[in-house]
Amino acid sequence: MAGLAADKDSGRVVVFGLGGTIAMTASDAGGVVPALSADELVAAVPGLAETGIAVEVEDFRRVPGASLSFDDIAALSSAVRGRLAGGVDGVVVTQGTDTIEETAYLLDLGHGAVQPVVVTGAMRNPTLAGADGPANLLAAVQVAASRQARGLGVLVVFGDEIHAASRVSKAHTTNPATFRSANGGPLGYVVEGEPRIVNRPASRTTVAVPKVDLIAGGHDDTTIRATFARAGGYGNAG
Ligand SMILES: NC(=O)CC[C@H](N)C(=O)O
Repeated sequence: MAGLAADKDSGRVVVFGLGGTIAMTASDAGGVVPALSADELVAAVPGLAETGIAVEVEDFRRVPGASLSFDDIAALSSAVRGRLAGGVDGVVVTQGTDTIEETAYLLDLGHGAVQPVVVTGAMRNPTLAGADGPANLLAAVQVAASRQARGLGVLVVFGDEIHAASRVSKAHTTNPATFRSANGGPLGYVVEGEPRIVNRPASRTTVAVPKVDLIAGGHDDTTIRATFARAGGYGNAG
């Protein structure tokens, strides 16, 4: 049946690559830069081809997490909606961990479809021992294709844990087990390739996300009123 994946061994998932540590390679100038394409990322995952899940890729951005703008995420949200409306079983977004919780939460607020959208990344880049990107990407694809995850909104899958976008935050600068859901814990786990939801929320919240302008401090009343009018909603007066 179109758009209805089995628990595993089937399904069609689109991976949007946005950059971050998971996509980094050594640069000539020293250090690492997010240079791997989404295709290269997916090709480097052991065991992914054997899952039977059909994976398509969109090479969306190649930047560090902090360089993603609101416009980038708005464009991502629209592209994701298009792919879900086209009948894929789920979507994976790979990006820098520093802003995973922000991307996931913003996508979640506007996500009304039943298919899962899963955000993941890596704490150790592909040049390091124990790089966690391939395992995180494999688990993310398995969750995105899973019937278990349908209706849960946007999820963050990291270290074989499945977190709700509305709860999760990055809690450590270097530890691969950095994503934590303080209020309620993870929704579930990926156990030897099988997503298991053990903590299903009774409901979730979506909103019509308004256009918001960020206002720097020091403006007078005229500037603030004009900016609120242009935003067509509310603003954040700093
Ligand atoms: N582990 C990471 O992905 C962090 C790398 C970088 N600070 C970023 O957010 O893109």
